[in-house]
Amino acid sequence: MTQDELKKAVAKAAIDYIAPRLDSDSVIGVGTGSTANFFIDMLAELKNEFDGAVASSEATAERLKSHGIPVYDLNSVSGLEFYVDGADETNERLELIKGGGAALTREKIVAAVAKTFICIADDSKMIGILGAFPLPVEVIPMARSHVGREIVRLGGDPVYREGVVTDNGNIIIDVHNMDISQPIRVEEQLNNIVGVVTNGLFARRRADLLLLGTKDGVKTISSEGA
Ligand SMILES: O=C(CO)[C@H](O)[C@H](O)COP(=O)(O)O
Repeated sequence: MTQDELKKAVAKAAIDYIAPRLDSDSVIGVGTGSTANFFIDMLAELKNEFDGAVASSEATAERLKSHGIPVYDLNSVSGLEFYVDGADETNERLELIKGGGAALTREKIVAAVAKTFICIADDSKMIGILGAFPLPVEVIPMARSHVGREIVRLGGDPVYREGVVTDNGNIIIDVHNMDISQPIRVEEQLNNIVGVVTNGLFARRRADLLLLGTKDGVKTISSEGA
């Protein structure tokens, strides 16, 4: 199976999971990236069975709207039953690295609001210790050098992501070679640097459910007990 086939399979599994749990008032949080895009395209077929969506990026909002799915401002909804999104890495505890598409801050906000965060990923994303994928950090532009120096102090190698401006008007620094054996600690240390908006570690708010695409089918892993 190709990686795209695995992504489609987990997108379909997410649709199958949420479909019987939706009603006409449901608003769904929707993530960003190629796996999330497969989910959005399939969600279009269900559009008469829920109210609308909150998007984690401008790109996702555009794609949802192109299918005729209403997109709401997060401040105008009373809650989100589900948030469905991909990841750049996951471990077995369903702690994630996200932000390869630079949408990490809005993704983290939408995930924080949702009752159930469903992560959809192919099994190339499953890893023992997070950090092979460089950890994205969203930074206020004027703090770029300061944040870079502080990241070095914490043991990471900061690399400025050239040419990328986030939907919030900020920059991304990707942190290479960081020891992320204690994800909650690293998430907090990076967020404590002045000038950091947030970082792409989803450890405090990890996924509740992981639908992992493998060549033997989609595995469902719950954070309960993990
Ligand atoms: O965090 C993200 C975007 O900021 C994506 O979820 C992550 O990059 C995975 O993308 P893809 O589904 O294309 O592999």
